[in-house]
Amino acid sequence: MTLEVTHLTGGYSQVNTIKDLNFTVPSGSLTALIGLNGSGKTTTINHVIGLMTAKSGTISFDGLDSQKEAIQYQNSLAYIPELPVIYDDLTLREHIQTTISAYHLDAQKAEQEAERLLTIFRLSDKQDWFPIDFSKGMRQKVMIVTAFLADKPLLVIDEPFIGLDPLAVADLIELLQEKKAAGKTILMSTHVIEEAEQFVDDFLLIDQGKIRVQGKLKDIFKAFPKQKNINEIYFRLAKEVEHE
Ligand SMILES: Nc1ncnc2c1ncn2[C@@H]1O[C@H](COP(=O)(O)OP(=O)(O)OP(=O)(O)O)[C@@H](O)[C@H]1O
Repeated sequence: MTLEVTHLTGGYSQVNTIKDLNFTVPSGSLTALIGLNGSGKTTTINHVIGLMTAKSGTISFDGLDSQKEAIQYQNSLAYIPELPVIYDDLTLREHIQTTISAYHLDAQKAEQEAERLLTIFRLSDKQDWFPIDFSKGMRQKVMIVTAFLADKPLLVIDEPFIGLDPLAVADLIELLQEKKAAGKTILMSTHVIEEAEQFVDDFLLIDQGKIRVQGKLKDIFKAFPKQKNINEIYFRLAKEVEHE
């Protein structure tokens, strides 16, 4: 089940924010969108989840066209947004229950899986809490747990590590590896790059809406031979923007 993005161009107004993006994410692998703030990572993700319509180009998953077969396409994916979207009037337990009924999951199996995920993220004793008492990291964990619970073949994740403590970062990395091993297709944007190397199959360095380099971290370093680390590469990209 492959995600295929072909000649994708799009944006918010007349201006094209992302330009002629081409990439594929095969089943059982994870592609990470990286790049400076404002480079176009979230915009790309918004097109992939169907929140924005492409000006040109196509997006498909497992042969389903994101426009022509929008309902089936969207039924194949689960999305974790950059900013958690949770319901103030629902407890954590009710968030889980809502996910189970919204996705028509097998209740017994899903409750067991929810228990496992909540234990991993150290939330199992907080199931009767309301969001007003959640920390930023806890809100993020609720989004992660509910998205993973939905158990869709395509996972689209916009910078999941923000606000997570180092234990939760390690737990999430382990879960992402588990999902890859289970054959899921994963597209993720992130600013966590050094740690990402251990579970990312393909990096897409986005620069001003275009793919600047695609490959392993070593391919990115090869493209910037004078820069010693990823920070230096980002400084160089920022300087190029200033000089344009
Ligand atoms: N709702 C919007 N309306 C108009 N322009 C937008 C909107 N959201 C983002 N943009 C613009 O689109 C460009 C790409 O933004 P995008 O959010 O895709 O960047 P990003 O790579 O995800 O950045 P970050 O690392 O800060 O999350 C930026 O120039 C930004 O100003």
